[in-house]
Amino acid sequence: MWKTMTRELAPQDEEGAYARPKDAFLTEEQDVPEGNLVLYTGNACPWCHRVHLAVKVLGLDQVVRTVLLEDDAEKASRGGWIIARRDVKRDPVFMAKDLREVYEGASPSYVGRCTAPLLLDGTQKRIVSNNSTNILRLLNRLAKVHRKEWGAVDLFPTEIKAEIEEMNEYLYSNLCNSVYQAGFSTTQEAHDRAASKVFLCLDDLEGKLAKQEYLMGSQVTAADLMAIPTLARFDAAYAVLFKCSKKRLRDYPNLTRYMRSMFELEGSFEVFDLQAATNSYYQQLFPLNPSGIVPFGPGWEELGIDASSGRTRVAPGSDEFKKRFYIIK
Ligand SMILES: N[C@@H](CCC(=O)N[C@@H](CS)C(=O)NCC(=O)O)C(=O)O
Repeated sequence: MWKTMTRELAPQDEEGAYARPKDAFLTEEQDVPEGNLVLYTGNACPWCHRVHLAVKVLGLDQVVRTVLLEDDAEKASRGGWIIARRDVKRDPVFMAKDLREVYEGASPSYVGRCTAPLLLDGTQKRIVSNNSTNILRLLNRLAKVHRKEWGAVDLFPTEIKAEIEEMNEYLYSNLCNSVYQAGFSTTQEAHDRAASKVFLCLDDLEGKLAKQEYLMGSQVTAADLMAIPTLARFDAAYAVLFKCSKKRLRDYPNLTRYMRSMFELEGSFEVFDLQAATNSYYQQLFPLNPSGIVPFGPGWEELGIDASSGRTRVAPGSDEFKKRFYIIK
Protein backbone atom coordinates (compact mmCIF):
# COMPACT_ATOMS: atom_id res chain seq x y z
CA MET A 1 0.00 0.00 0.00
CA TRP A 2 2.75 2.45 1.02
CA LYS A 3 4.79 1.52 -2.06
CA THR A 4 1.78 2.11 -4.31
CA MET A 5 1.21 5.57 -2.83
CA THR A 6 4.88 6.49 -3.15
CA ARG A 7 5.01 5.24 -6.76
CA GLU A 8 2.08 7.47 -7.59
CA LEU A 9 3.74 10.46 -5.99
CA ALA A 10 7.14 9.69 -7.50
CA PRO A 11 7.53 7.23 -10.42
CA GLN A 12 9.98 4.37 -9.65
CA ASP A 13 12.33 2.22 -11.71
CA GLU A 14 12.50 -1.56 -11.24
CA GLU A 15 15.07 -1.19 -8.43
CA GLY A 16 12.84 1.04 -6.33
CA ALA A 17 14.69 4.25 -7.22
CA TYR A 18 12.82 7.47 -8.02
CA ALA A 19 12.82 8.07 -11.80
CA ARG A 20 12.06 11.73 -12.54
CA PRO A 21 9.92 12.06 -15.69
CA LYS A 22 11.46 13.85 -18.69
CA ASP A 23 10.39 17.44 -19.39
CA ALA A 24 8.33 17.89 -22.54
CA PHE A 25 8.84 21.57 -23.43
CA LEU A 26 12.20 23.14 -24.26
CA THR A 27 13.18 26.21 -26.30
CA GLU A 28 16.49 27.20 -27.91
CA GLU A 29 18.01 30.42 -26.53
CA GLN A 30 17.66 32.32 -29.81
CA ASP A 31 13.94 31.49 -30.01
CA VAL A 32 12.83 32.91 -26.67
CA PRO A 33 10.12 35.61 -27.02
CA GLU A 34 11.46 38.96 -25.82
CA GLY A 35 8.46 40.14 -23.81
CA ASN A 36 5.14 39.28 -22.18
CA LEU A 37 6.41 36.14 -20.53
CA VAL A 38 4.65 34.52 -17.60
CA LEU A 39 6.49 32.34 -15.11
CA TYR A 40 4.45 29.99 -12.90
CA THR A 41 6.38 29.30 -9.73
CA GLY A 42 5.76 27.64 -6.35
CA ASN A 43 7.65 28.50 -3.17
CA ALA A 44 8.30 24.95 -1.96
CA CYS A 45 9.78 23.75 -5.24
CA PRO A 46 13.59 24.02 -5.59
CA TRP A 47 13.39 23.97 -9.41
CA CYS A 48 11.09 27.00 -9.23
CA HIS A 49 13.29 28.71 -6.65
CA ARG A 50 16.32 28.81 -8.95
CA VAL A 51 14.44 30.45 -11.84
CA HIS A 52 12.55 32.87 -9.61
CA LEU A 53 15.88 33.94 -8.07
CA ALA A 54 17.26 34.35 -11.60
CA VAL A 55 14.41 36.75 -12.46
CA LYS A 56 15.53 38.89 -9.49
CA VAL A 57 19.29 38.90 -10.02
CA LEU A 58 18.92 39.35 -13.78
CA GLY A 59 16.57 42.31 -13.18
CA LEU A 60 13.72 40.84 -15.25
CA ASP A 61 10.75 41.74 -13.04
CA GLN A 62 9.29 43.97 -15.77
CA VAL A 63 9.80 41.42 -18.52
CA VAL A 64 8.66 38.25 -16.82
CA ARG A 65 5.46 38.31 -14.81
CA THR A 66 5.50 35.71 -12.04
CA VAL A 67 2.36 33.88 -10.98
CA LEU A 68 2.60 32.19 -7.60
CA LEU A 69 1.41 28.64 -7.17
CA GLU A 70 0.48 26.84 -3.97
CA ASP A 71 0.60 23.12 -3.49
CA ASP A 72 -2.64 21.48 -2.60
CA ALA A 73 -2.52 17.76 -1.74
CA GLU A 74 -6.23 17.41 -2.49
CA LYS A 75 -5.46 18.35 -6.08
CA ALA A 76 -2.67 15.77 -6.37
CA SER A 77 -4.39 13.99 -9.26
CA ARG A 78 -4.21 17.30 -11.19
CA GLY A 79 -0.49 17.81 -10.42
CA GLY A 80 -1.11 19.47 -7.06
CA TRP A 81 -0.38 23.09 -8.05
CA ILE A 82 -3.16 25.68 -7.69
CA ILE A 83 -2.91 29.39 -8.51
CA ALA A 84 -2.13 31.07 -5.18
CA ARG A 85 -5.13 32.76 -3.62
CA ARG A 86 -3.03 35.59 -2.22
CA ASP A 87 -1.38 36.45 -5.55
CA VAL A 88 -3.84 36.60 -8.43
CA LYS A 89 -7.20 34.96 -7.99
CA ARG A 90 -7.00 33.65 -11.50
CA ASP A 91 -4.21 33.09 -13.92
CA PRO A 92 -3.74 36.16 -16.21
CA VAL A 93 -3.51 34.14 -19.44
CA PHE A 94 -6.20 31.46 -19.26
CA MET A 95 -8.10 32.45 -16.10
CA ALA A 96 -7.05 29.03 -14.84
CA LYS A 97 -7.53 27.87 -11.26
CA ASP A 98 -4.66 25.41 -11.33
CA LEU A 99 -1.51 24.65 -13.30
CA ARG A 100 -3.08 21.73 -15.18
CA GLU A 101 -5.60 24.13 -16.71
CA VAL A 102 -2.70 26.28 -17.92
CA TYR A 103 -1.07 23.25 -19.57
CA GLU A 104 -4.45 22.28 -21.07
CA GLY A 105 -5.04 25.80 -22.39
CA ALA A 106 -1.57 26.17 -23.92
CA SER A 107 -1.09 22.63 -25.17
CA PRO A 108 -4.38 20.71 -25.36
CA SER A 109 -2.78 17.52 -26.70
CA TYR A 110 -0.22 17.28 -23.89
CA VAL A 111 -0.32 14.16 -21.75
CA GLY A 112 2.11 14.02 -18.88
CA ARG A 113 2.82 15.55 -15.52
CA CYS A 114 2.04 19.23 -15.10
CA THR A 115 5.19 20.36 -13.35
CA ALA A 116 6.36 23.76 -12.18
CA PRO A 117 8.23 25.88 -13.07
CA LEU A 118 6.48 26.70 -16.33
CA LEU A 119 7.43 29.58 -18.64
CA LEU A 120 4.68 30.74 -20.96
CA ASP A 121 4.53 33.13 -23.89
CA GLY A 122 1.63 35.35 -22.79
CA THR A 123 1.07 36.69 -26.31
CA GLN A 124 1.00 33.42 -28.24
CA LYS A 125 -0.44 31.54 -25.23
CA ARG A 126 2.18 28.88 -25.84
CA ILE A 127 4.49 26.98 -23.48
CA VAL A 128 8.09 28.11 -23.81
CA SER A 129 9.68 25.68 -21.35
CA ASN A 130 8.99 23.53 -18.30
CA ASN A 131 12.61 22.73 -17.55
CA SER A 132 14.33 24.90 -14.97
CA THR A 133 17.82 24.56 -16.45
CA ASN A 134 16.51 25.55 -19.88
CA ILE A 135 14.53 28.44 -18.34
CA LEU A 136 17.72 29.70 -16.65
CA ARG A 137 19.47 29.90 -20.02
CA LEU A 138 16.49 31.68 -21.59
CA LEU A 139 16.31 34.23 -18.78
CA ASN A 140 20.03 34.82 -19.08
CA ARG A 141 19.56 35.68 -22.76
CA LEU A 142 16.65 38.00 -21.94
CA ALA A 143 18.86 39.93 -19.50
CA LYS A 144 21.14 40.82 -22.43
CA VAL A 145 18.19 41.95 -24.55
CA HIS A 146 16.86 44.12 -21.71
CA ARG A 147 20.23 45.31 -20.49
CA LYS A 148 20.32 48.05 -17.81
CA GLU A 149 22.28 51.28 -18.07
CA TRP A 150 24.99 49.65 -15.92
CA GLY A 151 25.05 46.47 -18.02
CA ALA A 152 23.63 42.95 -17.91
CA VAL A 153 24.38 40.10 -15.53
CA ASP A 154 25.76 37.04 -17.30
CA LEU A 155 25.17 33.78 -15.44
CA PHE A 156 26.81 31.74 -18.24
CA PRO A 157 29.95 33.74 -19.23
CA THR A 158 31.28 32.32 -22.53
CA GLU A 159 34.80 31.64 -21.27
CA ILE A 160 33.54 29.20 -18.57
CA LYS A 161 30.19 28.17 -20.09
CA ALA A 162 31.27 24.55 -20.67
CA GLU A 163 32.51 24.20 -17.07
CA ILE A 164 29.27 25.70 -15.74
CA GLU A 165 27.20 23.23 -17.79
CA GLU A 166 29.35 20.39 -16.46
CA MET A 167 28.95 21.60 -12.87
CA ASN A 168 25.18 21.92 -13.35
CA GLU A 169 24.93 18.32 -14.52
CA TYR A 170 27.04 17.19 -11.60
CA LEU A 171 24.84 19.10 -9.15
CA TYR A 172 21.67 17.71 -10.71
CA SER A 173 22.78 14.06 -10.52
CA ASN A 174 24.59 14.16 -7.21
CA LEU A 175 22.66 16.67 -5.14
CA CYS A 176 19.45 18.29 -6.41
CA ASN A 177 17.86 15.14 -7.82
CA SER A 178 19.62 12.75 -5.43
CA VAL A 179 17.96 14.19 -2.32
CA TYR A 180 14.60 13.40 -3.97
CA GLN A 181 15.84 9.92 -4.91
CA ALA A 182 16.91 9.37 -1.31
CA GLY A 183 13.51 10.55 -0.07
CA PHE A 184 11.32 8.70 -2.56
CA SER A 185 13.21 5.38 -2.64
CA THR A 186 11.11 2.32 -1.98
CA THR A 187 14.09 0.01 -1.26
CA GLN A 188 17.01 0.35 1.19
CA GLU A 189 19.58 -0.13 -1.59
CA ALA A 190 18.15 2.69 -3.70
CA HIS A 191 18.09 4.99 -0.67
CA ASP A 192 21.68 4.16 0.32
CA ARG A 193 22.92 4.76 -3.21
CA ALA A 194 21.25 8.16 -3.46
CA ALA A 195 22.06 9.39 0.06
CA SER A 196 25.72 8.46 -0.24
CA LYS A 197 25.94 10.48 -3.49
CA VAL A 198 24.45 13.47 -1.65
CA PHE A 199 27.06 13.43 1.12
CA LEU A 200 29.99 12.81 -1.24
CA CYS A 201 28.80 15.84 -3.19
CA LEU A 202 28.39 18.04 -0.09
CA ASP A 203 31.90 17.05 1.08
CA ASP A 204 33.24 17.89 -2.35
CA LEU A 205 31.52 21.31 -2.47
CA GLU A 206 32.72 22.06 1.06
CA GLY A 207 36.31 21.45 -0.12
CA LYS A 208 35.84 23.62 -3.17
CA LEU A 209 34.38 26.48 -1.12
CA ALA A 210 37.36 26.42 1.24
CA LYS A 211 39.36 27.86 -1.65
CA GLN A 212 36.86 30.12 -3.39
CA GLU A 213 33.81 32.25 -2.74
CA TYR A 214 31.36 30.65 -5.19
CA LEU A 215 31.14 27.35 -7.05
CA MET A 216 32.89 28.61 -10.19
CA GLY A 217 35.32 31.04 -8.53
CA SER A 218 34.91 34.56 -7.20
CA GLN A 219 31.67 35.39 -9.04
CA VAL A 220 28.13 34.06 -8.88
CA THR A 221 27.08 31.99 -11.92
CA ALA A 222 24.19 29.72 -12.92
CA ALA A 223 25.86 26.91 -10.94
CA ASP A 224 25.19 28.78 -7.69
CA LEU A 225 21.55 29.28 -8.63
CA MET A 226 21.30 25.54 -9.21
CA ALA A 227 22.82 24.62 -5.83
CA ILE A 228 21.29 27.17 -3.47
CA PRO A 229 17.66 25.98 -3.51
CA THR A 230 18.72 22.48 -2.45
CA LEU A 231 21.11 23.75 0.22
CA ALA A 232 18.50 26.16 1.62
CA ARG A 233 16.01 23.29 2.11
CA PHE A 234 18.56 20.78 3.39
CA ASP A 235 18.38 20.97 7.18
CA ALA A 236 14.71 21.90 7.35
CA ALA A 237 13.33 19.31 4.94
CA TYR A 238 15.73 16.88 3.29
CA ALA A 239 17.78 15.93 6.35
CA VAL A 240 14.69 14.69 8.19
CA LEU A 241 11.88 13.98 5.71
CA PHE A 242 14.16 12.54 2.99
CA LYS A 243 16.40 10.82 5.59
CA CYS A 244 19.59 12.59 4.46
CA SER A 245 20.62 12.87 8.08
CA LYS A 246 24.26 11.74 8.14
CA LYS A 247 25.29 15.40 8.53
CA ARG A 248 23.48 18.71 8.51
CA LEU A 249 24.37 21.66 6.34
CA ARG A 250 25.22 23.50 9.56
CA ASP A 251 28.05 21.01 10.06
CA TYR A 252 29.75 22.42 6.95
CA PRO A 253 31.28 25.85 7.72
CA ASN A 254 32.13 26.77 4.12
CA LEU A 255 28.72 25.79 2.75
CA THR A 256 27.10 27.79 5.55
CA ARG A 257 29.22 30.85 4.77
CA TYR A 258 28.42 30.40 1.06
CA MET A 259 24.69 30.20 1.69
CA ARG A 260 24.88 33.31 3.88
CA SER A 261 26.60 35.20 1.07
CA MET A 262 23.97 34.11 -1.50
CA PHE A 263 21.15 35.22 0.82
CA GLU A 264 22.69 38.69 0.99
CA LEU A 265 21.42 39.30 -2.55
CA GLU A 266 18.38 41.52 -2.80
CA GLY A 267 15.27 39.51 -3.61
CA SER A 268 16.48 36.27 -1.96
CA PHE A 269 13.87 36.33 0.80
CA GLU A 270 11.18 37.56 -1.57
CA VAL A 271 11.53 34.39 -3.63
CA PHE A 272 11.90 31.93 -0.75
CA ASP A 273 9.88 31.59 2.43
CA LEU A 274 11.63 28.89 4.49
CA GLN A 275 8.79 28.28 6.93
CA ALA A 276 6.18 27.98 4.17
CA ALA A 277 8.43 25.56 2.28
CA THR A 278 8.99 23.49 5.42
CA ASN A 279 5.24 23.30 6.07
CA SER A 280 4.64 22.29 2.51
CA TYR A 281 7.19 19.44 2.48
CA TYR A 282 5.84 17.91 5.70
CA GLN A 283 2.17 18.45 4.98
CA GLN A 284 1.91 17.69 1.27
CA LEU A 285 4.03 14.55 0.83
CA PHE A 286 1.55 12.31 2.61
CA PRO A 287 3.26 8.90 2.09
CA LEU A 288 6.45 10.24 3.68
CA ASN A 289 4.73 11.85 6.67
CA PRO A 290 1.17 10.59 7.19
CA SER A 291 0.61 12.64 10.36
CA GLY A 292 1.36 15.91 8.56
CA ILE A 293 3.17 17.09 11.69
CA VAL A 294 5.83 19.71 10.97
CA PRO A 295 9.05 19.69 13.03
CA PHE A 296 9.72 22.66 15.26
CA GLY A 297 12.55 24.32 13.27
CA PRO A 298 15.24 24.86 12.17
CA GLY A 299 14.55 28.42 11.04
CA TRP A 300 16.93 30.97 9.53
CA GLU A 301 18.57 31.72 12.86
CA GLU A 302 19.58 28.11 13.40
CA LEU A 303 20.89 28.00 9.83
CA GLY A 304 23.17 30.94 10.67
CA ILE A 305 21.43 33.37 8.30
CA ASP A 306 20.26 36.86 9.15
CA ALA A 307 16.82 37.16 7.56
CA SER A 308 15.76 40.34 9.35
CA SER A 309 14.00 42.76 7.06
CA GLY A 310 16.02 45.78 8.26
CA ARG A 311 19.26 44.31 6.93
CA THR A 312 20.82 45.96 3.86
CA ARG A 313 20.93 43.66 0.85
CA VAL A 314 23.20 43.65 -2.18
CA ALA A 315 21.10 45.57 -4.74
CA PRO A 316 21.36 45.06 -8.54
CA GLY A 317 23.71 47.59 -10.09
CA SER A 318 25.42 48.47 -6.76
CA ASP A 319 29.21 48.33 -6.53
CA GLU A 320 29.07 45.23 -4.36
CA PHE A 321 26.68 43.59 -6.84
CA LYS A 322 29.01 44.37 -9.74
CA LYS A 323 31.85 42.69 -7.83
CA ARG A 324 29.82 39.55 -7.29
CA PHE A 325 28.60 38.92 -10.86
CA TYR A 326 29.97 38.80 -14.38
CA ILE A 327 28.59 41.95 -16.00
CA ILE A 328 28.37 42.61 -19.74
CA LYS A 329 28.60 46.34 -20.46
N1 LIG B 1 12.87 18.85 -14.31
C1 LIG B 1 11.98 19.79 -13.85
C2 LIG B 1 11.46 19.33 -12.49
C3 LIG B 1 10.28 20.11 -12.04
C4 LIG B 1 9.49 19.35 -10.96
O1 LIG B 1 9.69 18.14 -10.75
N2 LIG B 1 8.59 20.07 -10.28
C5 LIG B 1 7.76 19.44 -9.27
C6 LIG B 1 7.64 20.31 -8.04
S1 LIG B 1 9.11 20.31 -7.06
C7 LIG B 1 6.33 19.29 -9.78
O2 LIG B 1 5.77 20.24 -10.30
N3 LIG B 1 5.73 18.10 -9.61
C8 LIG B 1 4.35 17.85 -9.98
C9 LIG B 1 4.20 16.48 -10.60
O3 LIG B 1 5.20 15.77 -10.79
O4 LIG B 1 3.05 16.12 -10.90
C10 LIG B 1 12.74 21.10 -13.78
O5 LIG B 1 13.97 21.11 -13.55
O6 LIG B 1 12.12 22.13 -14.01
